[in-house]
Amino acid sequence: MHRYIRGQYMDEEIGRPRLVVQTNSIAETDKEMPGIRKNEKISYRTVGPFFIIQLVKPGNLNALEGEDYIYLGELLELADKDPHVYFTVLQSSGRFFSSGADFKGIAKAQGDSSIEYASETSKWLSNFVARNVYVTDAFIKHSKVLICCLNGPAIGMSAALVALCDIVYSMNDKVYLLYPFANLGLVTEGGTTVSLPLKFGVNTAYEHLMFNKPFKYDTLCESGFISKNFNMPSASSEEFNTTVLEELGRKVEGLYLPSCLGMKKLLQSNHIDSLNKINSMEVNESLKYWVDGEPLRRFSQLGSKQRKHRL
Ligand SMILES: CCC/C=C/C(=O)SCCNC(=O)CCNC(=O)[C@H](O)C(C)(C)COP(=O)([O-])OP(=O)([O-])OC[C@H]1O[C@@H](n2cnc3c(N)ncnc32)[C@H](O)[C@@H]1OP(=O)([O-])[O-]
Repeated sequence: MHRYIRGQYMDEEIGRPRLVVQTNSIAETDKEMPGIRKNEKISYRTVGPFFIIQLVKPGNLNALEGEDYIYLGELLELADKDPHVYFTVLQSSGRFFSSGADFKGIAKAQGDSSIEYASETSKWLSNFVARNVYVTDAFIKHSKVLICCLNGPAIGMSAALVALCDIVYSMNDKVYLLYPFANLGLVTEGGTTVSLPLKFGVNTAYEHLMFNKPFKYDTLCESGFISKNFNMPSASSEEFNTTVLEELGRKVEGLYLPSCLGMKKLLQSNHIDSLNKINSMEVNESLKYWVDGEPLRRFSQLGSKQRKHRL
């Protein structure tokens, strides 16, 4: 059990502070977590009650392959199991939070002749359905408070995961979320069939999904999707991440942190059933599109810059 007393996180199990936390800077431990592999695109660490997951591949705008999404799910499980963790914080790097599914990874899954699948259905069950359903489920059922630090835009599956977070902070007013399913021959995924109408209203969700229109900063603010804009237009993403973490450190001072988890559980109970149901419906609906091949054709056009999203 973790309690914040006189500027220190007291670990009640060991009867002394586990980390020293000062008001303006947070001491860090790079805790070695057993049983989890490393991933060059995603790092993680714990800082006091915060489990921090960071996307660290700004070169391709933090696009993620299927295995990376699985890794995100595994990290969430790790945070879930750690009794010292109360908040799971998602951070990124560079100018985008994440540009979504990596089109090179999708081409790889299609072209991989080392695995023989019994059918196209079997191939996409493995390369799409199982992965998507797993990571979405990990976000839906996560027991710690999920905080997303949006340093820039998020697209596709990554933007779907952002919409499953409990608190979203933005670095500036240039952030947007794009769910380009109609442009890619896909349907809603990652729980967006429920999360977007819930957070933006049904008709606004329709307008943006049907016409492949980004949710820009104004809409994100008006709807209350963004809890706070840190308004750091000329800062780096690292400066933004540090500032958010310092502010979070101050915000949790004096709180009885198990109350936060109790409230998360109650708030989560409002929508968890519909999210669980839609997670399965979404991937089953999407499967026919993958088997038919339209998403592949369109992802390949995206990769060769023959297709663009309207932003
Ligand atoms: C899980 C299955 C279901 C999937 C659901 C989804 O997530 S659907 C959503 C799927 N996602 C999308 O539909 C988004 C696709 N991306 C875009 O539409 C545009 O890149 C942009 C609007 C994000 C930024 O435009 P901009 O003019 O500001 O920048 P730029 O274009 O010059 O990019 C800079 C570099 O990053 C690279 N790179 C970027 N994204 C990806 C990617 N996803 N993959 C790989 N690489 C990517 C890009 O190739 C370039 O590398 P290069 O050539 O320098 O070696």
